Amino acid sequence: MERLDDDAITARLREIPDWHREGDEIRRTIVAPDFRTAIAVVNDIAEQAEALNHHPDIDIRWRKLHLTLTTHDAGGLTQNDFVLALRIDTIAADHAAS
Ligand SMILES: C[C@H](O)[C@H](O)[C@H]1CNC2=NC(N)=NC(=O)C2=N1
Repeated sequence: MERLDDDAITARLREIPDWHREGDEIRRTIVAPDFRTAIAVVNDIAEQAEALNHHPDIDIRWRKLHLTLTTHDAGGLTQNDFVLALRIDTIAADHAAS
């Protein structure tokens, strides 16, 4: 999987406004109504991560999830990061998490 250049990254970020770029990573926070829902979100993310063979870093803090995406094998951002980011946004919406 090829690393994306800055223009491609900027263009793709417009599709996922809840995410922001930090160097070779994109990040977002999800706030769930409660801890159990946060864990349900994590489990749903795990399912999609396995399906894509692409895995986020997840920092679980009570009902806040801090998510980081990058493509370790490519040493930067690739299309896989944006595919998974979109699926994560859908999962957050499904759980009425913001
Ligand atoms: C061997 C396996 O395909 C790789 O290690 C996969 C697994 N999940 C991954 N997840 C992420 N975020 N980046 C990778 O480069 C990656 N590579």
